Amino acid sequence: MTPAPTGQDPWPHAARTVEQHAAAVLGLLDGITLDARFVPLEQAGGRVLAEDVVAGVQLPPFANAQMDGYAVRADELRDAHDDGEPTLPLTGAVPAGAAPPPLPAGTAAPIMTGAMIPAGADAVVPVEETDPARFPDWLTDADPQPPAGARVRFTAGAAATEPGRFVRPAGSDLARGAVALTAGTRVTPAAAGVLAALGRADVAVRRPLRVLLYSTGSEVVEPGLPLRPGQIHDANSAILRAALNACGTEVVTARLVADAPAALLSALDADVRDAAPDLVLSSGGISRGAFEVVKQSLGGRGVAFWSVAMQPGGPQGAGLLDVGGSRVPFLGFPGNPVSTLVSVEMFLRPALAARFGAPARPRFRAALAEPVTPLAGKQQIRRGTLTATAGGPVVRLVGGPSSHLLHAAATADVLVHLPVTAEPLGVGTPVTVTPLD
Ligand SMILES: Nc1nc2c(c(=O)[nH]1)N[C@H]1C(S)=C(S)[C@@H](COP(=O)(O)OP(=O)(O)OC[C@H]3O[C@@H](n4cnc5c(N)ncnc54)[C@H](O)[C@@H]3O)O[C@H]1N2
Ligand code: MOO
Repeated sequence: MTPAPTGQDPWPHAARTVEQHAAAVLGLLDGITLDARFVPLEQAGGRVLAEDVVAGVQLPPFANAQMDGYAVRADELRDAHDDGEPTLPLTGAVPAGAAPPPLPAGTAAPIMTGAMIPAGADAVVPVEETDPARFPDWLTDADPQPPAGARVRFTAGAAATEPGRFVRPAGSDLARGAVALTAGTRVTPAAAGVLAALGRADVAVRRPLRVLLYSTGSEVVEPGLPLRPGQIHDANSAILRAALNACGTEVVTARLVADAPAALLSALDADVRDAAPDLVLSSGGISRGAFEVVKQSLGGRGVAFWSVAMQPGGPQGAGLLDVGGSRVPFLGFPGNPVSTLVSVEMFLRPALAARFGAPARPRFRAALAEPVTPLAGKQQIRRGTLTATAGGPVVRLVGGPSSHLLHAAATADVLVHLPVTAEPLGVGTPVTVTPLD
């Protein structure tokens, strides 16, 4: 093991505000370019579009029925209502998927939801507004043709004869030639559906950001392996993997690194060469102990260490890491699991959202359910649960402020941003919250 630096700390922590560090993290990602590539639609979910998607067809592509019922000419039916409950003779049924012939004047065609409106028809009367309020049995025949003299009785009165009623016009969702989705948009479930509806089998997306992940500490052991006294299981890799996954990035390599600077440096040289990461992320080894592996090995390689005015997550490392002549953006999060979690949410996720289309978290105000005394000089980020009330959202803190309280954090659904003040905050004081997953 490389001996710890003695005497003055060669890599002292300079002070930064939360906003200053967030801006610096954002700046670190500036030089990263994610190339575009075509992927099959089924692999596009969560990716970010690299093209403006222009609608090659209108949506819906043709006017179609919004209800199971009868396609009619609205004016005809309205006129027929002068004589009480009118009846109209039936023509052949229109199932979804068929291209029907024009509707003969003075008739009604049984039509199913999604089926093309026959030329001439301009309204659909739901089957519930007819007598009997269900389709006749002959409709389920192999070739459903109305028996001679078959008619349908309309029971809902003239109000049910508006032209356009229960017709979904062609192009009412999206016009042909319109930009349906712009480059930079994340492919959400709805966006994937639009791409499919437009007939796109593949689409140009940005490749995911490649992340190299190190959990450091000689006490840290992979889950699944037994623990010797003094050891703990690695929670941070799981936290970071889950968060990175939700942000649409790809963890290219992840490893545990003991408190041995030489081991970290040789792993780094090999991993940067082999996995070509866009970003290196570590947890642990950055504070003021005697065995701070990240600080000791990367302090001379372009990484600076900061004391950010935030709790938890105060100690932070950041910089352009010099590995074999190339410069790779690096973030060193503190080892305490809640500090790692809060660091992701406060610094990494907002930067990934701003630069690479990761899902951003909203921030809004909620009233404190209990009194709390924040910290002077530091932004304290607590964990809480949110309840909707008639008077607006109310937040109750879970667990204490300490950064080892991971289980309590897992029961929370919001981060609570307390103001920087030593003044006690009373019940009902509005504070900013960020929803978690
Ligand atoms: N004298 C001082 N000591 C500490 C200070 C300080 O300002 N002066 N800051 C404290 C704060 S705040 C934090 S946060 C931690 C950050 O320390 P490190 O980033 O160096 O992290 P470690 O010392 O390696 O670990 C801290 C804590 O977290 C546990 N840990 C580490 N990795 C994992 C992991 N992958 N999974 C689960 N738990 C992990 C580790 O065992 C320690 O308990 O420093 C304070 N000290
Ligand atoms: O910043 Mo440390 O993360 O408070 O425990």
